[in-house]
Amino acid sequence: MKKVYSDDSLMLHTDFYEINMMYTYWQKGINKRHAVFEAYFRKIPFENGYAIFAGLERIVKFLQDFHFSESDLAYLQEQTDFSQDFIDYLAQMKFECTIRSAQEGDLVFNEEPVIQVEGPLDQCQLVETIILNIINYQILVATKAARIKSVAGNSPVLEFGSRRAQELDAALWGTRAAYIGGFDATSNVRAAKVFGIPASGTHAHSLVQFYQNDYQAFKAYAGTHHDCVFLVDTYDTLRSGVPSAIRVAKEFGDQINFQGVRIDSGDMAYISKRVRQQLDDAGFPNAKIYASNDLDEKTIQNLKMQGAKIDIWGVGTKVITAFDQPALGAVYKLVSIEDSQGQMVDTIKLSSNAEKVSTPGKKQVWRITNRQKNNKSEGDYIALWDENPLERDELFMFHPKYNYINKTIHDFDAVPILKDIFVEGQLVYQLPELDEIKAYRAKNLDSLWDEYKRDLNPQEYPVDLSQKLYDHKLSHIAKMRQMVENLSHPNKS
Ligand SMILES: Nc1ncnc2c1ncn2[C@@H]1O[C@H](COP(=O)(O)OP(=O)(O)OP(=O)(O)O)[C@@H](O)[C@H]1O
Ligand SMILES: O=P(O)(O)OC[C@H]1O[C@H](OP(=O)(O)OP(=O)(O)O)[C@H](O)[C@@H]1O
Ligand SMILES: O=C(O)c1cccnc1
Repeated sequence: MKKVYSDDSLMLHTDFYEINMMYTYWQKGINKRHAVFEAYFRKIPFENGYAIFAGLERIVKFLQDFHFSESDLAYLQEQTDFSQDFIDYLAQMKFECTIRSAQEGDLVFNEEPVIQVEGPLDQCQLVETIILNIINYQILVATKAARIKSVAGNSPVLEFGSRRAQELDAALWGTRAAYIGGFDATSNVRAAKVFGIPASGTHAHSLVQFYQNDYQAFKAYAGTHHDCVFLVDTYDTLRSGVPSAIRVAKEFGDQINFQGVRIDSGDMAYISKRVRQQLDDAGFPNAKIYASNDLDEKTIQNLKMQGAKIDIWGVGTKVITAFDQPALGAVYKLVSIEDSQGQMVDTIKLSSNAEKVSTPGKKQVWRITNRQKNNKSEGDYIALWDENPLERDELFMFHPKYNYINKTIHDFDAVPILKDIFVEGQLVYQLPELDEIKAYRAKNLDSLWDEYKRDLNPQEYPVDLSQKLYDHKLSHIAKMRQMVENLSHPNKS
């Protein structure tokens, strides 16, 4: 039988190739070379105009506990070819990196670093997989949730997705990301417990199926609960579901808080209008109509357009699985490395696909706001680390691909997006409360022009390179092309 080991650490939640590289670095004595990696995604998901950053808390919690466990070391020793000296080296490894990151609830955009990891080459390499694993999912869900909430407007949106999520971690952390993105409550009791998200729950069809009778089922529920939302579509919404809910609400009177009914099938525009009428006619104008059934921003918007009388939306599958775009595609690239002389050398990854060419050098992302235009965002300005746009009187911003699209801004503010989280292994960032993150996300959206916020065909938000960074990138492309040329013609003098 294959030996298995206890799952007591996340340190091996990494791709084997990261450890293979660490071994090479260690054998070659370059493992402590100072490196800078940056994580970014190339395309905003769901064709949205912005993405919502999420995932930092989980990254921080992992890094605070950065050490190889006994079982990690035993596994590597017993199941791999790495030398004992290397495993002893891993055993004493302590986290020494500096991490800079966007904050949860920040609006982030394509092509800009959202996390920067700086420190010993081997440690930077090791954490690649887990960082990407976390942000690639949480950014998607937070962004999808924001899209859904943006069409729901002031109506509450409840997260119902746990049963459909890609396993437990996705249900838990996806719920949190959906809450950051704008959802109001969750049906997942564990997420409610551990994150302090409001818990919310009605009941399922099984309760009604047990009694095989709407009235008996609602009566049983009302006899055991104060707050009551009855699921009315098990047999016939208009003929037995809603009439039974009304009958029970009247019979129980003040003994219960009749909050409303939930519909989960059928033509929800038509049915909700009829249900509203029935509730109003029965004297329950304040009873709310909940709706669920494969909802997302498109169906919600469409239902609203049809005048559906729905007050509260329950959304599961489409948000928790980021249904229409299951992968964000964030990547993690080496942008600068210490050479044998102790000098930092910027690096680039070339590609025949222009969009996949990385941008060399350690960078900061500056959010540029215009004081003359209500402090709304003018765009993001990616600059080399030693540049500070605040030292300038005016800022020239140009599209990195179509340079003729450009503007000069005079009265601007520039706010750095990458904030210090760990400095040389020490946590220097106070993780905000979840509700602070949610409020911060709302405030950030306020500073974005509506043109970038619409859910269909939004304007492209400017993400520009500074002139210096742009020139730096072009010179690196030329340099590496020359290197390729030299290697492909080794005998040419
Ligand atoms: N008036 C409407 N306009 C647009 N979409 C709607 C409307 N009413 C319901 N929908 C959506 O239509 C989709 C499918 O409904 P469908 O008819 O397949 O299922 P159903 O009638 O609910 O049956 P069941 O869930 O029992 O299989 C769901 O995503 C639902 O949210
Ligand atoms: O449709 P989603 O957005 O994914 O929301 C979650 C769904 O989960 C429940 O249905 P399910 O059929 O699992 O259980 P039920 O027997 O209570 O209807 C609920 O009634 C929703 O339809
Ligand atoms: O509380 C609900 O109504 C609920 C919870 C999970 C999934 N569907 C519905």
